[in-house]
Amino acid sequence: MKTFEELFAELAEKAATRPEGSGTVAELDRGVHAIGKKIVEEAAEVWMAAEHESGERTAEEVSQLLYHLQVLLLARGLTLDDVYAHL
Ligand SMILES: N=c1c2ncn([C@@H]3O[C@H](COP(=O)(O)OP(=O)(O)OP(=O)(O)O)[C@@H](O)[C@H]3O)c2ncn1[C@@H]1O[C@H](COP(=O)(O)O)[C@@H](O)[C@H]1O
Repeated sequence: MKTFEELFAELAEKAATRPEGSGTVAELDRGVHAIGKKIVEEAAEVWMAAEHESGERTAEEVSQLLYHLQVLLLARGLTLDDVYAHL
């Protein structure tokens, strides 16, 4: 288990060090357009899970959406504080 902030720190480290086999590095290399499409896909999966599946499945899909949102922030050179400034 990890927190939202811990995941972002982990992904930022992956982006900086580019370890072999990292899905995050591969996704960053695909670029903002591809990451954006993934976010839309994951958002739809969140919606479908919330409407038709269990709470656990919904939470799992939300976690995946949050992951891809964090990857998009990194692709744009943004930090969590940039987002928190608007909350
Ligand atoms: N939390 C996640 C996470 N959530 C979702 N995903 C990826 O996002 C995709 C979503 O899964 P789906 O089953 O919906 O997608 P899919 O259509 O079956 O898969 P694709 O064909 O799209 O790859 C998968 O490719 C997952 O690998 C994640 N990939 C990585 N993490 C965490 O990110 C950290 C760094 O990971 P690496 O960069 O791979 O080392 C680790 O702590 C991981 O646990």
